[in-house]
Amino acid sequence: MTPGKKLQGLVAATITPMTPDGQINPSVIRQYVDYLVSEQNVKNVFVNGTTGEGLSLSIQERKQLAEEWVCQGKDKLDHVIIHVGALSLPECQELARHAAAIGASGIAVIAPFFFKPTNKDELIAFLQKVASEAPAVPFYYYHIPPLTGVKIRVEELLDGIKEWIPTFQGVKFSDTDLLDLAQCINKNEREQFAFLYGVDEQLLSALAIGANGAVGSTYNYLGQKTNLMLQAFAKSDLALARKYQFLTGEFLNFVIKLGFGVAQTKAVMTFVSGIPMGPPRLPLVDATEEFIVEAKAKLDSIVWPDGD
Ligand SMILES: CC(=O)N[C@@H]([C@@H](O)[C@H](O)[C@H](O)CO)[C@@H](O)CC(=O)C(=O)O
Repeated sequence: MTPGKKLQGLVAATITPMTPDGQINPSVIRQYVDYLVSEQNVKNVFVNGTTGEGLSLSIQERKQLAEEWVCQGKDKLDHVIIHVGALSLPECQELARHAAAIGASGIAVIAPFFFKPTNKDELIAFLQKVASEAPAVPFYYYHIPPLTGVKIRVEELLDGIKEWIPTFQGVKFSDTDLLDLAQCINKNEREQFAFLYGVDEQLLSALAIGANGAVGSTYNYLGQKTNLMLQAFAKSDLALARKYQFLTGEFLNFVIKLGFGVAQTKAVMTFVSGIPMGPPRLPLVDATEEFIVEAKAKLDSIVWPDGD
């Protein structure tokens, strides 16, 4: 891992591999890291988040996975960010201390979503109590209102946040409210925060308003194609960047109509990478055979601008 390097570019929201009987399967993480680096050119990971079913895992499982990702990522990955959010503050704090102790490059926290913070001050108070348990580790707020139901605008949250959380480093912004994201970027130019977008099918729009990178599930298997989109965007070749965005969008639009979530992501990653990701954990249920056949056929039918 590369300490001090700013987090930018693509970050794979990692899947949690499971055995057919539903236990976590850290034994394939070494192969998974090598696959991301060599086949997808993705060198940053976000562990135990939504795609990783972090909130469906026990604290012990989350620690074990975090340890494996940090260990296998050493000298191969640039950043291993561990999501330590949970409903209970002491659990978040325990996970934050653990992430610091094992040498994670950052921690991220989701808003608690059963008893929800109702305003910025309550949310900051919660985040601050977690961040202060890992005082030397960069801290990211994980904003995902479609799942948490916590709709406090990030623009508001960021106002003066460094006074409360000196380690504050950026936001994983998994929402479609690009006005909020744009205001965050515009008002915090001097802060050097990282703004990482989390709705993969509209990443190009977020790049246009200044996002530094992206965290998402599709970078596990479409990382290389999305990297080509980032390169085209960096060279101001908008026509080419759009082609990549339209094609990843075409795939996602297709699978979303079939019913697409973490279970289906696990199935797609399994057939693309050949690494067995296993079933999801209840209440999620396995993708159907029909989904797998149709999703594979769709992905195979796409002709990418690089000729692949
Ligand atoms: C709701 C959801 O799962 N969103 C994904 C996206 O990557 C999403 O899978 C993608 O945009 C396809 O819709 C990420 O924002 C989640 C994520 O980064 C995570 O697993 O922590």
